[in-house]
Amino acid sequence: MSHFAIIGGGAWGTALGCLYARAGHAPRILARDAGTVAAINESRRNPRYLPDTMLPAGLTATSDPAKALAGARTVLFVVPAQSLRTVAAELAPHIAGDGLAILCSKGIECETGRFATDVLAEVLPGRPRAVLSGPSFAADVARGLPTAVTIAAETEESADAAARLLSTDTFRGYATADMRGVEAGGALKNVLALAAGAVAGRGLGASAQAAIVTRGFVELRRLGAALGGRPDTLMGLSGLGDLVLTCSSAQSRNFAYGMALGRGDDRAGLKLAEGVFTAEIAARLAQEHGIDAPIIATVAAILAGQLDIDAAIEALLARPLKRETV
Ligand SMILES: NC(=O)C1=CN([C@@H]2O[C@H](COP(=O)(O)OP(=O)(O)OC[C@H]3O[C@@H](n4cnc5c(N)ncnc54)[C@H](O)[C@@H]3O)[C@@H](O)[C@H]2O)C=CC1
Ligand SMILES: O=C(CO)COP(=O)(O)O
Repeated sequence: MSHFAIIGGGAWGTALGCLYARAGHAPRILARDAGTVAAINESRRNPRYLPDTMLPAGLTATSDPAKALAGARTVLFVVPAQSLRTVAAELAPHIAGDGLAILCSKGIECETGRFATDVLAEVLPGRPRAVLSGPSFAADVARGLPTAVTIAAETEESADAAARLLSTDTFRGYATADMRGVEAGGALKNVLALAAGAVAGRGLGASAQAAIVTRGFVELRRLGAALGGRPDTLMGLSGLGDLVLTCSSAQSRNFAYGMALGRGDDRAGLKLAEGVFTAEIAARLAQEHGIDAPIIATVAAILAGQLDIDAAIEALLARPLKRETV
């Protein structure tokens, strides 16, 4: 068993910590918040981010990067995508030259339009990289419920090895060498979950919900492929799978954020919704690649305050009729 360092003591980092503690990997969480570190070590709880889970004994936390990363051959990055560059750059001196950097966050860097694995390549040159993405709510994984995800790495052989390393009795990793497809699926589904949540929050009905998810999936596949993902990857767990999960449950923070948008509720204080940060850059990338992505563009315009929900729905319905292309 190898020692895993988990960068980020939020819901997902803690859930992965539970998973790998039960599998015997002695995971150590690096969390910036001293209260979270103390609660994990002393009370076996993470009250702020994963309040309902009793954490297994093998999971420890620290706010000291050197301690978290000492002897770690496997480093899971689980901070919000917009913080990844800063966090990984700060930790670079502590990460072994051959340490495997595994991206577990879902997003695209707003400022640069760079995918998160490219950010890791820039700030951690030479380290092997992998991506873990797919339908997996932190609360489910923390409870040990059955979960399947996609594990991507640079070659098929390294993806197979990473999938073996990251799979457990309850957590099944399917391997692929298509890192771009896997991270595109994970990032773009968040934007579409906002749209699905907004439709639900506005009370537009189950038929509209199905329409937005289906046409949203067309956009995810088109844009994901234009950005370099393989079409079949986007049909898999990290595309369709995660879209289905997050567009159908208020357990998804992106869906919940969309519901608040649709209802016109105050959104201050809501939990992290990565789609809010990804929407504008996704819309811009679609435009740059000549991809028709009206739902993604609409979400970006609503978030930017350029369009209200009712005008957005009217505009989507008023688009010229066309043949169905999928
Ligand atoms: N929660 C879930 O079910 C899943 C989340 N993810 C992804 O994992 C990533 C993290 O999500 P969660 O852990 O759920 O979020 P969270 O909001 O529960 O926790 C975020 C963690 O990152 C830390 N953090 C934030 N900004 C930071 C910074 N600048 N420097 C250092 N640490 C910082 C926070 O202190 C917190 O510990 C996101 O990209 C999300 O899309 C992926 C799969 C499942
Ligand atoms: O990515 C997730 C599950 O696969 C979590 O979704 P939310 O970030 O919308 O909660």
